[in-house]
Amino acid sequence: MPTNQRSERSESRRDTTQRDGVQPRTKPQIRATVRTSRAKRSLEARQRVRDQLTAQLISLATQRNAKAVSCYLPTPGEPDTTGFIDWARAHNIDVFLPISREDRGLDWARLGAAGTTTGLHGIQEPVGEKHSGEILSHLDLLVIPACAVDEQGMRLGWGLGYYDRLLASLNTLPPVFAVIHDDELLAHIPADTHDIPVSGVITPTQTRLFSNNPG
Ligand SMILES: Nc1nc2c(c(=O)[nH]1)N(C=O)[C@@H](CNc1ccc(C(=O)N[C@@H](CCC(=O)O)C(=O)O)cc1)CN2
Ligand SMILES: Nc1ncnc2c1ncn2[C@@H]1O[C@H](COP(=O)(O)OP(=O)(O)OP(=O)(O)O)[C@@H](O)[C@H]1O
Repeated sequence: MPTNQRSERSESRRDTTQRDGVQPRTKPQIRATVRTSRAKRSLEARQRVRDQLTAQLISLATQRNAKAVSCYLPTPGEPDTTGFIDWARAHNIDVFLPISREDRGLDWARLGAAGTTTGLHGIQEPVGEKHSGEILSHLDLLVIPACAVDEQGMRLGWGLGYYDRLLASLNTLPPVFAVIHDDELLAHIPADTHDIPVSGVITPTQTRLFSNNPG
């Protein structure tokens, strides 16, 4: 085998063993990679992730003595927060969930006896009294979805700007934790000036607080 071929093969083997795989560069490339890897997860793997995340989130909420939190109801590919939401409700912790508006703003309602209904993006949303985003300023902990997070705490979403706008609009920002799978914690995500770093990240195996953020 010519030398150049051998070196190409060893290069590609090294890339696939790196934690981020072949490091994607642009936001759309990262979103495409994560979308594909989420779609490949088996039901068993999703259930394992849910159980691990439940433990991480219970531990975080307990340490912070949280009485009211925001969270999200997952799409089939997203890290599953339903175990935590069930636990929170059983422990009388108020759980506020997002309601998507056409103008890419978010309203919020407390999850209660009225349950949920299918919203704008096919996501389950709470039925009940709607509040503006400002209600989140009064909560103890914000648990938010993400596509990926980097080692500096920069968060990437799905490109619609819902959470970027929300976080920018709050006068007081409680600790914000993004929930992702382990392989979605990347070395670097390109940041725009409107991107606001999160306080921490939760994966099935770790809860990490970023040092640049008091959270
Ligand atoms: N569960 C959940 N609720 C949420 C959000 C979210 O990201 N997840 N949002 C956050 O802004 C807002 C709604 N915005 C949305 C953003 C992206 C997609 C979407 O279709 N995303 C992916 C698929 C996600 C996946 O594979 O895990 C896509 O673009 O294909 C839907 C709604 C409010 N509620
Ligand atoms: N504070 C803001 N005010 C108005 N528009 C914003 C703000 N922040 C972001 N946007 C707009 O939202 C769009 C998506 O931004 P970006 O690609 O950073 O999304 P994202 O991190 O995937 O979003 P999110 O998770 O919030 O949905 C961009 O067009 C951006 O200009």
